[in-house]
Amino acid sequence: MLQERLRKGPFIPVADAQEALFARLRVRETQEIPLASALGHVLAEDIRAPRDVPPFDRSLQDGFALRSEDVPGELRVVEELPAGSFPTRPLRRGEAARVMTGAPVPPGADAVVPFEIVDFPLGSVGRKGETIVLSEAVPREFKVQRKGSDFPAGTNVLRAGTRIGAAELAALSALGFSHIRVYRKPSVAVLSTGEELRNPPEDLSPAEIYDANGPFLVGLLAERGFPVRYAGRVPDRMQDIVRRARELLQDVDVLVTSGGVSVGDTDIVPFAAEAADLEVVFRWVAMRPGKSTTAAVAPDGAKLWLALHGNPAAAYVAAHLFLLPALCRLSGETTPLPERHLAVLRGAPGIRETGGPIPYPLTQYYRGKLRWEGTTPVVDAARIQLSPYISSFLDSDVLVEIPHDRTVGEGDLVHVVRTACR
Ligand SMILES: Nc1nc2c(c(=O)[nH]1)N[C@H]1C(S)=C(S)[C@@H](COP(=O)(O)OP(=O)(O)OC[C@H]3O[C@@H](n4cnc5c(N)ncnc54)[C@H](O)[C@@H]3O)O[C@H]1N2
Ligand code: MOO
Repeated sequence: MLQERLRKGPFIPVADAQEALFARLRVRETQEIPLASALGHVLAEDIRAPRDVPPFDRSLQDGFALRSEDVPGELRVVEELPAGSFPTRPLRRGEAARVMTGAPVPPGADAVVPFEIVDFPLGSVGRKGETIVLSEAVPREFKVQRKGSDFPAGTNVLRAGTRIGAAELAALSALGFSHIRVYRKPSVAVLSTGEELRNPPEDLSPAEIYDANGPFLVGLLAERGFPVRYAGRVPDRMQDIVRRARELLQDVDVLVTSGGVSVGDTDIVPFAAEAADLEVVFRWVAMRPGKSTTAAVAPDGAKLWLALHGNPAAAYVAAHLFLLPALCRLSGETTPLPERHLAVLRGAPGIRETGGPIPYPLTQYYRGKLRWEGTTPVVDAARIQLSPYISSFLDSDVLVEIPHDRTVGEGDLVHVVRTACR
């Protein structure tokens, strides 16, 4: 029965848990939105260039457009073209046009010479009707940006599944898009479970603590542009948790709770998820901290309840390994898994500090900060690695992944895991 199914273990590897979760999640529907609000969304369509960028041959410098075959020689300036004005006629033999950076190069011209290499006969400053002299040959295409050389019309520019950042906004706007089709971002509610929790400036009675996980999770998601709200706290009572979860899941796509997932007397969240008609995808993950992180989804994959540990560092680790990737997946990213890099470990706390040998084959996740030492990537392990220590957050921007059968120390090469999605 339920108790039996949810009892401890077997532990599934982190990668299997991620895969199982992604397989169950349904990407949000698509919507057409103005480019101005597209930042952070994921493209739901491939983008082809609808036109050439740049749309005309243009000058790369302030100077004179000319026919390379006419120089060295003396040329007559027949037109003046600031950026934004179009030539009235093609250049003929012996003619030049005064052009500013970004201005169209007249038909017939195949090079631009910057002012700095032009000689001006006495009385000439190179205005319309005056002459200029080029004492040297100029190669064809010199300082000319050809029409379509940046984005040729009809070519693929961006793929569906790409998250839109500043670079993508630049390209889409240059291509003339005012609206684009994106996936709707999943909305999230963060709920902290625990009788002992309060929020500042409430007074603490003995044995009470302030909520750290709620603000952390809200911040982690808001930083990455996900619509998230803090839904406050709920006591460790089955009916309260189930009722609150049902209410919140009416409104949002994803519920993230912290606390109540271990094997203590009040650790009832995984049961509450089933009581709220969700299906548990995983319950025990072969990782430490965070081994009883639980994921449950609605049968149609449209709703996710991710139940993280109450211990803040365990919630921190699981948020990076499961919550952010799941949100990236739901919001349409094709490759939501965290990046893995190699780095040299410094300040390794060693396995003893985390409480002795591990009774199960659990992958350990230290927290640390990545930096460069010359050309070598180095990760400084946070000073304290135990699960209840919030101070370790301040020393961390990556996870250090240590396989269960390995003990690491100062100077060892380790894998660091960083969630790329934003
Ligand atoms: N007999 C066992 N005991 C424990 C096990 C185990 O396997 N067998 N697992 C331990 C591990 S590992 C962890 S981690 C904790 C996790 O417990 P829960 O996720 O069920 O979390 P709680 O019991 O609700 O709380 C744990 C701890 O965290 C504090 N907490 C809770 N919420 C917050 C919050 N929002 N902000 C700050 N701190 C919070 C809470 O007061 C507890 O101190 O269980 C071990 N026990
Ligand atoms: O999840 Mo607990 O934090 O493994 O130690």
